[in-house]
Amino acid sequence: MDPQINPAITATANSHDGPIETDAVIVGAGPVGLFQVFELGLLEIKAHIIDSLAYPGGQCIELYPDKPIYDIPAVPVCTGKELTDNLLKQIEPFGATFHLGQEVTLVNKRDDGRFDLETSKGTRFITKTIFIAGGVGSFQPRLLKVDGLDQFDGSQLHYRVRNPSAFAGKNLVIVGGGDSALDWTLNFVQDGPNKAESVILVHRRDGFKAAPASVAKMKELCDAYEMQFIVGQVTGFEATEGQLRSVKVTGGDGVTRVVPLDMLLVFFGLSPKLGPIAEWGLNIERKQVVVDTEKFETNVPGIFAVGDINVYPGKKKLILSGFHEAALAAFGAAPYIFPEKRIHLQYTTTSPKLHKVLGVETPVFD
Ligand SMILES: Cc1cc2nc3c(=O)[nH]c(=O)nc-3n(C[C@H](O)[C@H](O)[C@H](O)COP(=O)(O)OP(=O)(O)OC[C@H]3O[C@@H](n4cnc5c(N)ncnc54)[C@H](O)[C@@H]3O)c2cc1C
Repeated sequence: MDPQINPAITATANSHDGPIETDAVIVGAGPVGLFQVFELGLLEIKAHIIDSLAYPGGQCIELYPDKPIYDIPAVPVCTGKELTDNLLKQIEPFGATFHLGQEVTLVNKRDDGRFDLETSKGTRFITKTIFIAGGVGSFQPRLLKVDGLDQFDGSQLHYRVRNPSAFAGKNLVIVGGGDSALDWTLNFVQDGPNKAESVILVHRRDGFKAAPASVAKMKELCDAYEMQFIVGQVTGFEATEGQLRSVKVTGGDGVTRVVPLDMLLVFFGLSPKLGPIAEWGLNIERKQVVVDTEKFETNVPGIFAVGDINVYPGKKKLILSGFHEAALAAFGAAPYIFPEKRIHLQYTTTSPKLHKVLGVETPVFD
């Protein structure tokens, strides 16, 4: 997504002479970081938002731009891209400043209670509050570890699907058992513009992490001989004239089969690397940031963590959970920004000032 053509992205600052002084910095422009802009905006708090990717949307854009999402309230269905576009439209009135293509590397507490924050491109901030919406962290796919196979990375070996039509009419081997593996398997098997010549799904066991409905559909297609599923692991490959011709798949019984292919797609998920966030003095549990369930604040007062990056009892990794957390984190942060002012939960939606920002009439209720 080009920031130049998206009106919601008001500026993309990559470097700055001195530190930018602000009330709020959001680390991560995934769906939850974007909605954090909205919730802060309702409280008249302007935010700077930083992402290591060159575009907003997080997993929704990076991993599944075309996959349907069914569990956003009042939106029966939308794709990852549509959700991102709508969030950008929704936050447009609040004029957040985007700093894309740069990772937040350093966070230090200052003597005056604020934070120094620095990015990989040298952009510096002094901020009263920080909202970590870093999701699963850096987007490094887990690799298929077979000696020599990496020479085909980007040509015949793919860990992401950027252009589905490139796989149409090809013989595909898809490896993995999660949502990405199953979603793409169904996409390439079923009739449509991306239909492949043949699809073989390889997974190390007969149980799947993917949605049960997708697994049931995949088994139905196997029964109809429209695709094949093999239980096993890729243990080797054959190549001639610089082309990957087949993979060797070893089953639980120790038998190795040679499976011919044009393209190999591997979906082992992302390595959950917190990266620099792990170094900021926050309580971390199982590579996630520990927060309370009232304000979603970390052990460092003034630093909040929302969305997939946090952990608390009963946590569900859903976009919806992150939206809820962003709303409460904004209210939790307000006292750091307006120590004199009491913020009421009702304050935001009835404020004529807010209606002015949104460009709507203040409603009159009888
Ligand atoms: C295949 C798939 C299908 C899914 N389907 C659904 C669904 O149907 N419904 C649903 O509710 N959920 C679904 N999810 C889960 C959903 O996508 C996540 O819950 C959601 O993306 C979390 O949003 P987030 O903003 O917390 O994190 P993310 O979307 O992960 O975004 C985090 C952002 O932070 C950035 N970042 C990380 N560290 C730094 C740093 N140090 N500096 C700067 N930037 C940083 C990353 O680049 C990223 O852009 C699905 C997930 C997958 C993988």
